[in-house]
Amino acid sequence: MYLVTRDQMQALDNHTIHALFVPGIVLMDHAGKAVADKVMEDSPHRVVICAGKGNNGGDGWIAARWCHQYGAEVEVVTVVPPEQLNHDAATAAKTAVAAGVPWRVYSPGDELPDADVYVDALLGTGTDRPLQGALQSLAAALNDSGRPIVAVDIPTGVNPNTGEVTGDAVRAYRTVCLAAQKLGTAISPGCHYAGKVEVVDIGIPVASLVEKSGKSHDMARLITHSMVRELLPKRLNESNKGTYGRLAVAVGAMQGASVLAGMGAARVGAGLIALMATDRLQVSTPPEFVVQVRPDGWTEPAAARALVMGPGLGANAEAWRQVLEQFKGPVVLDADGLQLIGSLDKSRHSTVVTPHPKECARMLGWSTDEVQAHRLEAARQLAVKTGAIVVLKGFHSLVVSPDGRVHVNPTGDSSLATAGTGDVLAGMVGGMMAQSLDPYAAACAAVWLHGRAGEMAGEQLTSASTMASDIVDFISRAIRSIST
Ligand SMILES: NC(=O)C1=CN([C@@H]2O[C@H](COP(=O)(O)OP(=O)(O)OC[C@H]3O[C@@H](n4cnc5c(N)ncnc54)[C@H](OP(=O)(O)O)[C@@H]3O)[C@@H](O)[C@H]2O)[C@@H](O)CC1
Ligand SMILES: [K+]
Repeated sequence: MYLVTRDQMQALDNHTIHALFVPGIVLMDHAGKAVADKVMEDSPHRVVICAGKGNNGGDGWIAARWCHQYGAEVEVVTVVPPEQLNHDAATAAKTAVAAGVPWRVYSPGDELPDADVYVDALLGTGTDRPLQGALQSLAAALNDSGRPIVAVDIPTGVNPNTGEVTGDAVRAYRTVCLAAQKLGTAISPGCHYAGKVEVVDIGIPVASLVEKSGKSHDMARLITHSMVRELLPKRLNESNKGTYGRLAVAVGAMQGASVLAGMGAARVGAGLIALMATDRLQVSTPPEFVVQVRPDGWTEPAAARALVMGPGLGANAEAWRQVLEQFKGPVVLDADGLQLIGSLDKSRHSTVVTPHPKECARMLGWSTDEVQAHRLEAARQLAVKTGAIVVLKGFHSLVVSPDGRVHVNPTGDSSLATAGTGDVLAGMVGGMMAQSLDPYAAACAAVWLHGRAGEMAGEQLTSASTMASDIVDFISRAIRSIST
């Protein structure tokens, strides 16, 4: 599913209006009605719609007219009087006023009239600077109201292109996105302000326009279960363990982490897991794993289609540099393995790195807070700097390639916030690559399944009790959930 930026949405709007001859006010009427339909689902008695000066405000005025028509008690709180609005927004307000919708102009510090639900139609994709004055005051009043807020297109104050929030922003429990989901509602922190996101059809044929434009590769996307179903390697009756590939996992000081990575790989279908160890393993290992111990250390890689290096490696990561340099297949680098990134030949290796925000910060020379405030920019910069596909972990993980592709993963919750889950993920990516999946696709499929397995484990065990080994156990259920 496409996630669109401001410019991309404006191009789609313009094409629909000027080349497909659908008037802007018609699109706005569809938008406002769709918002009203969503708002009325909870049967509110009184609805207050906060409207800005642009087309997002226009959507709000239309929604007000429809809520009024549906029998709700409605009032519009506007930052500019209707006579100062332009174009379609002016028409929208005129229809609402003519229908009998009461309105008032808001000044900073005014009290917000009471409501069962508020609608945030202050700013949409036109947002280009932090909130000030009346908008800032209204956003604060909405957040302080304690009542549910439905945002139109994007919560006011959230950057539509990046999800960044500089200063104040409206905290909605639900966001009705018009025609397509805005990228900023999918990426943290914006996704926390958006709440539940629903996309409504307002008559802009987004998918076909994007495909016809030949620019679909430029568009960011949400990873969906149907995408993952398509990507999952097919299991053939006529096959053997070699068909699904051998994955090598480097075993360091914390052996359990490497075993978790191997189990993640096995559960996504890798044919054989080979653990490259330097000591006898002190942790229990599935009997299916091949454990090769070389007490003098590894100087060359084990025979394998893909390699995972990092989980549990510990301080002695340097000892593995030579192995990495000699390995010719795709590699996953995680945790302490990330410091070996400089050994990879960008022209020879397909690499996926899976840093958490702190590791990403260290690699970029940023603070962790900076990474979390600018997640998309951080992931993009790291991808360019390393030449690797970056999986930036955290709520709504990002998958970003050096050539600019972006996927956002919607699965996963607090069940994953426990030791070892990152090791499982690194193994799952490696397990997919061992099955010859393209590394970018492997990263997308693995993060989605990992998040889904976490959610399912949390549902059954509670998120507090879920451990990384439970995530491993629930991978099969996550796979089954998309294959039926
Ligand atoms: N036909 C269409 O295209 C359709 C569009 N649709 C709807 O239109 C929305 C986009 O509308 P839009 O482009 O008018 O922008 P919008 O977000 O309303 O902002 C308005 C103006 O506010 C200003 N401003 C910006 N930041 C500010 C700030 N921090 N604080 C104060 N002011 C600020 C800035 O103007 P400036 O002050 O810079 O002159 C900006 O131009 C879209 O999200 C969707 O809801 C749908 O109806 C479908 C059909
Ligand atoms: K809005």
